[in-house]
Amino acid sequence: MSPKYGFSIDQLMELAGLSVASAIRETYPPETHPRVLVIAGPGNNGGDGLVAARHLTHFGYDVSVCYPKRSPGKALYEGLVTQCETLGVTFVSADALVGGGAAPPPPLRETHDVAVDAMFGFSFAGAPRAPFDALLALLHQRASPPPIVAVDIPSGWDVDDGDVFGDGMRPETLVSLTAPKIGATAFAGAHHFLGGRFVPPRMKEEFGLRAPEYEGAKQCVRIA
Ligand SMILES: NC(=O)C1=CN([C@@H]2O[C@H](COP(=O)(O)OP(=O)(O)OC[C@H]3O[C@@H](n4cnc5c(N)ncnc54)[C@H](O)[C@@H]3O)[C@@H](O)[C@H]2O)[C@@H](O)CC1
Ligand SMILES: [K+]
Repeated sequence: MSPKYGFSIDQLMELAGLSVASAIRETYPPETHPRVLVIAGPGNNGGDGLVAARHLTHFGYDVSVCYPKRSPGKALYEGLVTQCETLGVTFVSADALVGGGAAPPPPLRETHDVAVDAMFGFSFAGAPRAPFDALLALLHQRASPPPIVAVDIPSGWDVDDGDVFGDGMRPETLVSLTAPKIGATAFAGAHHFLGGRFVPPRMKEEFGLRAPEYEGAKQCVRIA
């Protein structure tokens, strides 16, 4: 976010992904929700999802990742993929989820207990392009998906104007990173957490952030 405060993107992404995994552990324990699907987009929101996938595996979940638009040559992302592969995380294609073959895949809620939406964050713009249009449809409420945990902002929502199409997905949980985005005021799901615990007091003052205090060693704090 700000080199001025000395943080690298790798560090912030690690804290972001850890806070998403922590919020999932708090809300959907592995005893009741063992199978987690992470859908990762091409940018840093997707990177947060890859980090969360690694931590969730350490927390005892059976994690699958759909990461259809990779960034070849970007060491940060290649490293995150290798880390997940080494841990035994399963990578699935978009076709396997949305049905690119002869037989349609089973409904997502039959194969996964939680879906993590890490497709797009605050840099999303315009109509979603393939294959994310089909993946977003898979998470749409009319498809009766499993509980959705959105990273930073529900994908397809405008960072300021929220669900401008009025027909987007309806995540049950949102993990806002650093500070809730203006568009997130339209979020009406059951669980809203703040994550990405790194903000020094001086930065809070500079940006006028009025974030709630984290308790003890927790990596996320419930805000609704
Ligand atoms: N403090 C911060 O700023 C931090 C931000 N992080 C994450 O970074 C996110 C922002 O990351 P980025 O700026 O990389 O952007 P995003 O991850 O929001 O998305 C950008 C990517 O999506 C693609 N894209 C945009 N609109 C599209 C469309 N309509 N259809 C298909 N593809 C589209 C772009 O080509 C680009 O590859 C935040 O929301 C947050 O999740 C964290 O990783 C770490 C800390
Ligand atoms: K998202």
